[in-house]
Amino acid sequence: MGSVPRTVQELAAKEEEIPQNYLHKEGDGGAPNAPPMDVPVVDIALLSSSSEELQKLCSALNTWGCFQAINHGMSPEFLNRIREITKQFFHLPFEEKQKYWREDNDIEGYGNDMVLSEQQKLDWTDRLYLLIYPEDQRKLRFWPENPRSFRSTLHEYSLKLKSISVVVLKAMARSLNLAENCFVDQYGERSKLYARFNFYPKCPRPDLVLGTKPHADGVGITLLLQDESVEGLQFLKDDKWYRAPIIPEAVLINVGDQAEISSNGMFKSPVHRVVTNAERERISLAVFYVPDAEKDIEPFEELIDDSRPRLYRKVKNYVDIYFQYYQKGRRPIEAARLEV
Ligand SMILES: O=C(O)CCC(=O)C(=O)O
Ligand SMILES: [Fe+2]
Repeated sequence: MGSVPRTVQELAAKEEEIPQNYLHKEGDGGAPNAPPMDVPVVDIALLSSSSEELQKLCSALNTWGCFQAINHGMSPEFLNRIREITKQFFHLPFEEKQKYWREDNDIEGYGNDMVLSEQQKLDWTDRLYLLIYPEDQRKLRFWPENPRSFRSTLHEYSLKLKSISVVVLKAMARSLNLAENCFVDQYGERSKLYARFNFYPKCPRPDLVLGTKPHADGVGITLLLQDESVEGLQFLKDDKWYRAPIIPEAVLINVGDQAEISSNGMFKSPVHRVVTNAERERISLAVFYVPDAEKDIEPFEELIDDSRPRLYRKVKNYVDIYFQYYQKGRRPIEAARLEV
């Protein structure tokens, strides 16, 4: 008997039958031909001077819950270097990647989908998950040294994304006529940034298997670098799935549950998923801005009035709530929703 594959990549290479726990019900798998979403493109460099651009940002986050950010100060060549180190890492032999294997009771490291409940369907993806800020909390033992430029390139990307997150969070505040620091202050100086490298091997049954099952991000905001040519990400709007188009030089930014809570529902944390592909593998890199777990997250007072009642209670350590609800197969943000 051969050994049991530990990663989806090994499973895919075996070309055997797909284990039951990856198979969704007929109709719940991917619909690769979903119509494209008309997701707005926002010029980050204009957010401080153009009220039109700010308005575009606000309406994008109020409808789709996401936008494509361009003019963010990172060159297309640099973004391609990020994609390249991602591909190089996942294409190393398993023994090499195993050095960074996620330990029990840790969320960081390299591994397959985390099993949080027995009835859970597994995602057709392998991941490398790393905390990148605060810098003094980095666990370098999980940071690949192969390819050689991995650590320095990720560090450079971290610096850029940290400042882009702050620019976006401030613009989000101004677009709601709030003091520009209200999101960053509520989320705290010890907010965290996590990087999640996703690798989706080719899958022989895209009709039944999902790369990432439907979820909303339990974070403040997410900054996603998509594969430069393979689509797969889809967003749910009014109960219909739409595919996210690729703009190679853009970073796709979406609202997470905690920004939906602090904006009292003005910004939507969108449900999204990733479909699989029989012909081509895909990579992506999601960076999550996660509020300090010690901070109270609640709707800003200025966004509550008679016409717009408070929609969410105060939450703390939302990521824990997130995992408890996720196990029950419910949307975690329901835990914070008030009856109105
Ligand atoms: O791979 C993608 O495009 C999206 C991944 C995602 O939704 C996530 O990591 O939370
Ligand atoms: Fe996500």
